[in-house]
Amino acid sequence: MQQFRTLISRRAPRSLGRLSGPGTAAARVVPLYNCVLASKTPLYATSGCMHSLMRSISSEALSREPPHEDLYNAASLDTASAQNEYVPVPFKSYKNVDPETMRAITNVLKFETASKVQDQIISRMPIKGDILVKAKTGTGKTIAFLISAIEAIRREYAQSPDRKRKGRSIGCLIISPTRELAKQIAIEAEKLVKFQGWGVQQVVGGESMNRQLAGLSRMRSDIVIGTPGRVVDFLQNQESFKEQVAATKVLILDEADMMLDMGFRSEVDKIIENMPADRQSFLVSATIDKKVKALASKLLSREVEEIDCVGKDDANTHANVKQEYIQADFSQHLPVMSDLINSHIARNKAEGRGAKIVVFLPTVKAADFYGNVLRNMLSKNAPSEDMALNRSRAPRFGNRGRNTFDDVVSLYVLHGRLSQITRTRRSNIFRGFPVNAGSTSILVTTDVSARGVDYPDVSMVIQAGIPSETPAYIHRLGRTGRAGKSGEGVILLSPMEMPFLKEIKDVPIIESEKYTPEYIQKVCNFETDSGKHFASRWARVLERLDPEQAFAAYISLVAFFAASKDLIRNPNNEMIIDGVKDALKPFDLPPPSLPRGLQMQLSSSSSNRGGYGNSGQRGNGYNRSNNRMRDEGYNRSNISREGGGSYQGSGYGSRNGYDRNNRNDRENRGERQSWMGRGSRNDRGSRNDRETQGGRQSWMGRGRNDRGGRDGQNSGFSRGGGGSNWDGSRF
Ligand SMILES: Nc1ncnc2c1ncn2[C@@H]1O[C@H](COP(=O)(O)OP(=O)(O)OP(=O)(O)O)[C@@H](O)[C@H]1O
Repeated sequence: MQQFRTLISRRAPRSLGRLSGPGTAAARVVPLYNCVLASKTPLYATSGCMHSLMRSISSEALSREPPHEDLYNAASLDTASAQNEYVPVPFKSYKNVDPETMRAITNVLKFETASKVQDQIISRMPIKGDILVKAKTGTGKTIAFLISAIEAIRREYAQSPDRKRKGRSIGCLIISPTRELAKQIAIEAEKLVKFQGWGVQQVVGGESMNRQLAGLSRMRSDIVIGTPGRVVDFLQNQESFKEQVAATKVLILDEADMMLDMGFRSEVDKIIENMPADRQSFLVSATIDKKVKALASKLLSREVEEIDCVGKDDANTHANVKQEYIQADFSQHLPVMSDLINSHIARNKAEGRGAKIVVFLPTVKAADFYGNVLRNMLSKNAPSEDMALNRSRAPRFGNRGRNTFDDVVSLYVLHGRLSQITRTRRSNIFRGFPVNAGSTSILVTTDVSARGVDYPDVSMVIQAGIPSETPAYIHRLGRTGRAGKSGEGVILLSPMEMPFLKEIKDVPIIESEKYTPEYIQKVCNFETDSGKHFASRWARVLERLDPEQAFAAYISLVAFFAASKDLIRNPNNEMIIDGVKDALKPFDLPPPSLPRGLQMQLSSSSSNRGGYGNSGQRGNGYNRSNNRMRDEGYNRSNISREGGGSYQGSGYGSRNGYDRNNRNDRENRGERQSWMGRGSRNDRGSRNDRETQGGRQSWMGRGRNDRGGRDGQNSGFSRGGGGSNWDGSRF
């Protein structure tokens, strides 16, 4: 890897404020490509942000302003890969950025130095061809592509001044996969064009079409940010918009791979068809996979330049974000999550900081359900969502000094099935939530929040289960450790999901030392330090439990795994059902009947029997006794379960083994209250287990869940409506 050299003094950072701000002394450094900063210690990892890194740069060095080439040889470097993203190039040193844009960068955004991706793009301006940009999460890609787009639009306007007129044309069209991201880009764009006097319009789903159309026809539309569905809707139904797009010369597809994963391929194709051939196109993401390259070959028809700021030998995640995985059964996910959150709050509090946590769930229904349960577990008075939202506007957060269970915990659920008003409101509140000691804010969400969304100061990301696609692991994790800050990332994997570790073998993830099977068992039995608090709150959770919501979450998980087999080495359908079946065990609820549509989906793909379906998986997986993933895979033989039961000898495919363990668990636990159920009620669960054991029929036939209707399709979770109502939505 080519290394460039910087002049850096080791002065202690004075401020822990923004990434860069007024008065910052920045070195004159012009590194290109894979630049590495000089520092024995990872400066921003300890100080907490890039701003402090900037402040550590000698003002003497700045005043000398040596030419770029000299800087390459000016000092010796250490490899501190995490710092690579924050190459301190003062914005003012770029002569190819328009003065009005520069004014916005320094006065409105108050950025002084460019990140690596920004440096890469600005250094190439004016960019004439198409580009494919890959850079790590949270490193300022949005500003990078906006600056370049603004320059392209300016050149365009210089040639045809008429194009600037209101309602006439669109300077640049930016497509984003989600509404939250579109809005965020719009906010950044408005700041950047403040002194140009330009207009930024949104063509985003879930909001008034008339207002958006009025904006497009009556105001300037120099930058238009849209989501694929609404843009295509306008293209098909609004002739004036179609004409505007037909003359738009700059197209940016942000998070292109997510757009494809969300099924927007045909929308993207339609948008491209409606744009002129001589447009300039940008494809931007932190991960560029084969699908995106295929799209790129169609989209980027002209001269294409690939800007890869990650580098072949570098992990795609940040070194300043610690990554761990925990193996836990579905039945243990909630206790483990609560314990993880509680420990994180306590740790941050000891350091005088609050906690801001994002919890990812695989489906919308699971996010709703887990969000409710976690709210009851973690909030002292478990306010409703709206009470929590109102309270979060109050000036004071938290009760400093008390134990974490007395802290204010505000928890919001966010996914694509909420109304746009609610989505925007919750997302704005979470974004603005201050990270004061004693205050905790938690966002329980789906992969709708995995990409691009910038929530400042997120201190921890918990992934409760695998994501909807492999790259989403990196994007989810990327909600923390942004802009040079540090963070923590934990993924909970059920045994069935463990093969996912092979999908992410290039990231530096280790097995958690703390959450051993024994410790997890203690957590589940309320035997940890915080156990007594959990015990009393767990009673509240059970009291307030909405079984319909629980069943819907369960069914959505089955549907999710049925659709995501390829990420976990293709378990067969029985394995999926078996793998998820314990999810409702802590609530004393048996697995519900699966809706007919889902059953049909499962049976139609039942020929797909991967290696996981066979017993005798040991030796093919990951060895938990080792703290590292091993290529050979996963050895379950040394996992002990509660009551001395063990998976040993049962092979993953064996229902018998599983149920035997369940019975043992029950006997050993007796009436003791724990996450895993309570005495007699538990027996109901066991009956269900037996039914399940007896054959697939029990999943489809009458169970406790048929009370909602005759039709197994709707039973258990669709009270009123007919037709197929199962919902495995991932976003
Ligand atoms: N040069 C800069 N100086 C200071 N802060 C910056 C700079 N560039 C971007 N930021 C800030 O860093 C944060 C992350 O930026 P941004 O959201 O553009 O990252 P990204 O690379 O697009 O991330 P993702 O891959 O998650 O989409 C934002 O809060 C942004 O305002």
